[in-house]
Amino acid sequence: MAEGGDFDVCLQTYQYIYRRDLLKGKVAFITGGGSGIGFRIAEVFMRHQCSVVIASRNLEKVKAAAAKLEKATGGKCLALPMDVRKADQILAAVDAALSHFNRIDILVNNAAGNFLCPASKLSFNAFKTVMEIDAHGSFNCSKAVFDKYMKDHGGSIVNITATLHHRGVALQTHAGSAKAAIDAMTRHLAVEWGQHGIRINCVAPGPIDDTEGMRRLGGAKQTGSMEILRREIPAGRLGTKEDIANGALYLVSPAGSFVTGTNLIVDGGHWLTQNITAMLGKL
Ligand SMILES: CC/C=C\C/C=C\C/C=C\C/C=C\C/C=C\C/C=C\C=C\C(=O)SCCNC(=O)CCNC(=O)[C@H](O)C(C)(C)COP(=O)(O)OP(=O)(O)OC[C@H]1O[C@@H](n2cnc3c(N)ncnc32)[C@H](O)[C@@H]1OP(=O)(O)O
Ligand SMILES: NC(=O)C1=CN([C@@H]2O[C@H](COP(=O)(O)OP(=O)(O)OC[C@H]3O[C@@H](n4cnc5c(N)ncnc54)[C@H](OP(=O)(O)O)[C@@H]3O)[C@@H](O)[C@H]2O)C=CC1
Repeated sequence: MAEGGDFDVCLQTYQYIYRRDLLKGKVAFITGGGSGIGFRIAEVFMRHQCSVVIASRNLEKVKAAAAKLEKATGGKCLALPMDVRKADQILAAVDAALSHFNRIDILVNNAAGNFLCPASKLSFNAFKTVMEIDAHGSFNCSKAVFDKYMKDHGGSIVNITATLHHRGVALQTHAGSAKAAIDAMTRHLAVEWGQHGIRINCVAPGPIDDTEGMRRLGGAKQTGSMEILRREIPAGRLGTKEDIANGALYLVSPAGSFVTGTNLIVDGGHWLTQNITAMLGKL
């Protein structure tokens, strides 16, 4: 595994719901596609015959991830360096993707930054950093792909948000605020860009097992918080990366062709019951 990479083994089995050539001929650009949820979205899209671009800061990591994805799926995956906080890098990556594949039908704004921190200890720069990665990054990538391709060809954009801001969660003011901004941006862009044949939606994951994001809650595991989380989820289990990838797949597929400006919550009903503020307050 490349240094810093946390992509896991590719799925040994995948339960196909849609036909296998669902995304044949399409190209998807996935930010932060070298690990966690983004990696699984790339894999599931490639298993449906989509060509994929994965882009993040750590080129060595995305290159290793791309090689692994190509081997597992037999599809095409291009790895590119890109920091979503840097406009010049976004524009260069979108240009490189278009030179390589000639099209970008799907954009998944998945890259994000997060950590646990009480608002009272959050520095101005810490809040700004998360807003820049999540909210500004999602807008800037959307705008670059719109200007350079989707404006004239249409397409589908999926923003990965979270359920944090639906009720409010301790230690997550920065992340919840950034995700709320993306949520609102999605509805505005759906209204403005519908005339270009572009649909734009969110997938909002609840707590997802076995990702860097959740591993950062290492202390929580020791205090039994994962079990508390599981008990709060009406579906009786933590979400998986496949759950989120399948949500994204639905939205970009013809099955989602009349869906735009929505926020698809994929959390087993967790946000309806969540009471993790007390749990996080103990960390
Ligand atoms: C991680 C939290 C997970 C779960 C949240 C909690 C509860 C879960 C349970 C239920 C909630 C209900 C539903 C939602 C379920 C789950 C969670 C939701 C969202 C999960 C999101 C993610 O997992 S996002 C992906 C996570 N992955 C990453 O963050 C990888 C990328 N991250 C980074 O690159 C860094 O962490 C970074 C974001 C800090 C950016 O790095 P860099 O550009 O190098 O910035 P720095 O210079 O290091 O820092 C900038 C300023 O930020 C301050 N900072 C950094 N780290 C911390 C910290 N740990 N605490 C406080 N402040 C921090 C730093 O000091 C800088 O500020 P200065 O003022 O000092 O300049
Ligand atoms: N895990 C969970 O339980 C939940 C996750 N989510 C959301 O799901 C998405 C994926 O999270 P998850 O898979 O857990 O996290 P990971 O940390 O595994 O993935 C985040 C990815 O974003 C990339 N990234 C971070 N900063 C930047 C940047 N400035 N520019 C470009 N790429 C960047 C990272 O790569 P690199 O370091 O190479 O840049 C990494 O591959 C995020 O939007 C997250 O908020 C939402 C709710 C719950």
